[in-house]
Amino acid sequence: MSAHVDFPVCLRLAGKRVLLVGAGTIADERSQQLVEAGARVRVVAPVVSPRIQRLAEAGRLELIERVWRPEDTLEQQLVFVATDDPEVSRAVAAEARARGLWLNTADVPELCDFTLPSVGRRGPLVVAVSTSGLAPALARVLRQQFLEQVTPGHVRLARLSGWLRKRLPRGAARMRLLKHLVEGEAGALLVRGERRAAWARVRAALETFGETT
Ligand SMILES: C[C@@]1(CC(=O)O)C2=NC(=C\c3[nH]c(c(CCC(=O)O)c3CC(=O)O)Cc3[nH]c(c(CC(=O)O)c3CCC(=O)O)/C=C3\N/C(=C\2)[C@@H](CCC(=O)O)[C@]3(C)CC(=O)O)/[C@H]1CCC(=O)O
Ligand SMILES: NC(=O)c1ccc[n+]([C@@H]2O[C@H](COP(=O)([O-])OP(=O)(O)OC[C@H]3O[C@@H](n4cnc5c(N)ncnc54)[C@H](O)[C@@H]3O)[C@@H](O)[C@H]2O)c1
Repeated sequence: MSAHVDFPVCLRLAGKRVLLVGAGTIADERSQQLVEAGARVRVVAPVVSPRIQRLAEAGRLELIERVWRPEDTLEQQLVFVATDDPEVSRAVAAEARARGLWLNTADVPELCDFTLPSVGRRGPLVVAVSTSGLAPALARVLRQQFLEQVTPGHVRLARLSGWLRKRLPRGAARMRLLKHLVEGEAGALLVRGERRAAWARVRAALETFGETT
């Protein structure tokens, strides 16, 4: 796996049909993350964790309580496998591949079309660490360390940037302003929590923006 050069992406899964094979410890966490991402999740497994059972009862995912069958893969767009049997991973992977679907499996890295990084969130800010499959435990430790660097001020800065991006017309002037906001004094003040002073600079920059567009 270390020989692979991975290509990280952030998937938008809202409304996407996602198959999850297995409903034990690992699948439990996955199911919650997928539901939160807005995916239309189908779980197939004979033994089901209490959380997945609850999500199914609340109508937040579809639960099929039996072993996986090839037809479960029909009309799915993305596949996760988290069972305690690598043979199941191989069978699901073969079916997924035949259908051109992307697959992640928790137990056989060489079958993965994509792997999962360790993820931490502060509002809209996401820290994700991959070790190219070498050291998942290290990914978790580094993710925790990186997340500690992300302050409420960074979240404010990201939200302000998002707000400005919606309101200002695209183009070189907007790019300059947003880079200046994040890299310059206004950003530093906002990160330190000095909101008034930060706003004064943002307002000044906005006045100049009007002149330069
Ligand atoms: C990051 C994280 C994301 C997540 O799962 O959400 C994740 N594993 C996490 C934790 C973790 N996993 C394992 C341990 C015990 C220590 C150890 O064994 O090393 C710990 C540590 C712990 O639990 O603290 C065991 C393990 N993991 C894999 C195998 C199979 C194998 O290697 O053969 C085995 C052996 C199973 C066995 O022996 O039975 C495989 C994969 N695990 C990956 C991701 C992908 C590569 C990610 C990367 O490139 O870094 C990949 C390739 C496939 C995939 O799952 O996508 C999540 C941290 C979540 C968090 O941040 O809290
Ligand atoms: N990727 C990771 O981060 C990571 C971490 C730890 C362990 N693992 C590996 O992940 C795998 C899953 O671990 P777990 O703790 O969730 O296991 P678990 O025993 O808690 O759950 C296994 C699940 O698979 C289901 N299952 C078994 N055969 C099935 C079939 N034919 N069709 C559908 N479902 C089936 C069971 O009903 C159960 O719901 C293990 O192989 C483990 O070694 C991966």
